[in-house]
Amino acid sequence: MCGIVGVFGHNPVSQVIFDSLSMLQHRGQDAAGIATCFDERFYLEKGNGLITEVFDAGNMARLLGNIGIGHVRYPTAGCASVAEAQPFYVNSPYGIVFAHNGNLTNVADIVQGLFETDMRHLNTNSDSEVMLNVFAHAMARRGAVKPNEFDIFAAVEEVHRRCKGGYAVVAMIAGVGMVAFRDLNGIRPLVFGTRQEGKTEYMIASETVALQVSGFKLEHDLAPGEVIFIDHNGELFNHVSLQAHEKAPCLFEYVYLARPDSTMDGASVYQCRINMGIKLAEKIKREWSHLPIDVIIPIPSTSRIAAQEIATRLNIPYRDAFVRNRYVGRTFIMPGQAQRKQSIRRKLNPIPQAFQGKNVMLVDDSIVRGTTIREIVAMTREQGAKNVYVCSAAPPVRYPNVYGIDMPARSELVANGKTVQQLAKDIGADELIFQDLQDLKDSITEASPDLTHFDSSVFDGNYVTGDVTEEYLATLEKQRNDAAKHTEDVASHITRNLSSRL
Ligand SMILES: O=P(O)(O)OC[C@H]1O[C@H](OP(=O)(O)OP(=O)(O)O)[C@H](O)[C@@H]1O
Ligand SMILES: NC(=O)CC[C@H](N)C(=O)O
Ligand SMILES: [Mg+2]
Repeated sequence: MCGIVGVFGHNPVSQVIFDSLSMLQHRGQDAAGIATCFDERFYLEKGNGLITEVFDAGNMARLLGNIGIGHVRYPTAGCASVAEAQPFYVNSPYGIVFAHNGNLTNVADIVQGLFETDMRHLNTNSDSEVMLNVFAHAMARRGAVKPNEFDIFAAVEEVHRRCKGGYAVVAMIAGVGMVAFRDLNGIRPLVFGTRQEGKTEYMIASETVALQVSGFKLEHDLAPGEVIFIDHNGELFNHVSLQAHEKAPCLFEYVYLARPDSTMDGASVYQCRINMGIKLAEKIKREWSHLPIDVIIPIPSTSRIAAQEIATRLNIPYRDAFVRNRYVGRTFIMPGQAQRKQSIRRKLNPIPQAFQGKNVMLVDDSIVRGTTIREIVAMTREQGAKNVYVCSAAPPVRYPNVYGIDMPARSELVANGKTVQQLAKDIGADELIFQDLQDLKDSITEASPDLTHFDSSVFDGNYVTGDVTEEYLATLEKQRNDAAKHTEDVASHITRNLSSRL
């Protein structure tokens, strides 16, 4: 769940892209990059860190041009080396820069063909670099000196044929224009907006908040398999792939990933989270009527909206009793378990009075590795709570994600193989309750009635692309469990040094 943005403007765009990336920072904290195009030359700045660490007045001034793309990264493939920061660049054909949110599930099958048949070079283990090369090869095969919309659409059709998984992409082709497309199931989000600055300017981004900050108006969410092409004159073309399936966006975007002030595929994320609160409150009334709950306390930040609604529905006081340190980022998307665990106490600090002698109900949006909830339950007890009840606005996460959220190892998911009672014991709670999956889906459908299909794989193991095998999941778990990632990151120091010379 990286954040991506592309802007086709009529004035310099680097600041607009930076502003949009600042609204998408919650989607990736590890690396950031911007590429612009001026006079058929690309200008690229990228590095590890938050956008405020990567960009300064000096390098922003070097990003010339009225068209550009940007990326904030949360790795789901390869390693955390700066060599895998995006946008990626290839110089042939034309010169293409590429930014990707998502994850491919058939990289191993594609790579061999890329080397042996397409004779393309890969310099990293990033799946995004693989997809860029598939796109570049497809463009080269068209053989057009000045490609038009039909060449672009045909090349993206080939990407859709070869690349399986979840993806949203923005790319720029030097002297040709900007291209954006979404995977065939619409798993990862992508929106398209316009603004009038004398002439029409265009933005494509992961979330509507990125449009809003610079005054762009949402035109539409890209459909599954849709490609948008804006040529160098600013003429707009679009096409929906004949291979496209019914839209099935990732449920976890609504639970945690997206900002609440975004609208995704017609559903206000804020309204979805309120609906989750309403439905969970109903379940609590049905199943926990005997519990003497004194106070409802959210685990900041994402759970707040659902928690407030639960408190209102149950008529129990709501207290913001964990103070969030605003200088610590999201912990779930931090790269290693040690770092995630360490950050929780720095990030969330309790106000003792709110807990002493109380029967406390804690609310989180989701429980994934259990890092947060374990620590928070322990802190709640340390503050002298009488009983600790825990509720989660999402069902238990029991299956790995393969479409762009870094939860690749089943063994690292705290709910894996446990009943709710076992899990309650494991996290130290007196009672534990989860949202039902159907209620979660209904929470989104009620906010946008056309949305009835979802990728719910992390909750039920049904992978919407239909091609995810047990064998693939076993290989993924071996390659990307926390220990394996750590080893790869250490090894990548070599790449890091090399990349600073490239
Ligand atoms: O079970 P875990 O593996 O700990 O993951 C789940 C937790 O991680 C997320 O919080 P995070 O701190 O990332 O972001 P937030 O501030 O948006 O809630 C999420 O909101 C849960 O609190
Ligand atoms: N979270 C994402 O969207 C990651 C994009 C890509 N797979 C990477 O690892 O860079
Ligand atoms: Mg949280």
